[in-house]
Amino acid sequence: MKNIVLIGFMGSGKSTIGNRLARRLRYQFVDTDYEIEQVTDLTVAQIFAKYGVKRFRGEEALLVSKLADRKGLVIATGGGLVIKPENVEQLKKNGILIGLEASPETICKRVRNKRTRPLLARRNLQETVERMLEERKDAYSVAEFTVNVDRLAPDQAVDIIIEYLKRRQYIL
Ligand SMILES: Nc1ncnc2c1ncn2[C@@H]1O[C@H](COP(=O)(O)OP(=O)(O)OP(=O)(O)O)[C@@H](O)[C@H]1O
Ligand SMILES: O=C(O)C1=C[C@@H](O)[C@@H](O)[C@H](O)C1
Ligand SMILES: [Mg+2]
Repeated sequence: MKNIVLIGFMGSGKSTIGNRLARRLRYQFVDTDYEIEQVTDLTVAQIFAKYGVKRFRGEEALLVSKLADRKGLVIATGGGLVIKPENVEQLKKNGILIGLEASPETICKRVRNKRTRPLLARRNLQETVERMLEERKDAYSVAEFTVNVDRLAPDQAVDIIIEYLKRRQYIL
């Protein structure tokens, strides 16, 4: 029972799809942003505002080191977690990395009414998203299988991921 680790940009659907995937597989669901909020008793936005991005990345790395040895989890990662190669290395030990990919237009639509993502709290959302996607292209390319979710409902994305996991015999 390897962990299924969802990676991708903010708004690509990691939390939504991860939650549903975990239910379908009867795996435990872990959302790294949510876990960090529980452990620190602060919201992600508060951590950024009070302590800065470095501290948040530190919390992510600490959590990854705890999750890496576990099994049978669906892990929805924070959008920037795979920027650190050490995190990727650790998650790969017991995990299958699945990428969720979406166009800047889709991402902008899906993050627009959320004020919880400090890195997107800039004036020109589309420009910021495009720049960050370009900067992170290599970080997201570590996924062994990537689903483009532009035209998929969450459950359709779940079906495609399950089909892949079965085909590779990661699940029965
Ligand atoms: N396939 C989809 N079709 C339509 N809406 C979607 C789809 N997937 C997610 N959404 C919606 O888009 C928004 C962002 O999704 P979600 O929070 O799951 O993304 P995320 O990748 O976890 O983002 P973050 O990295 O910021 O945590 C949510 O409002 C969700 O309901
Ligand atoms: O892409 C990112 O760097 C982030 C994504 C979110 O999931 C949060 O982890 C946080 O807002 C940072
Ligand atoms: Mg999320």
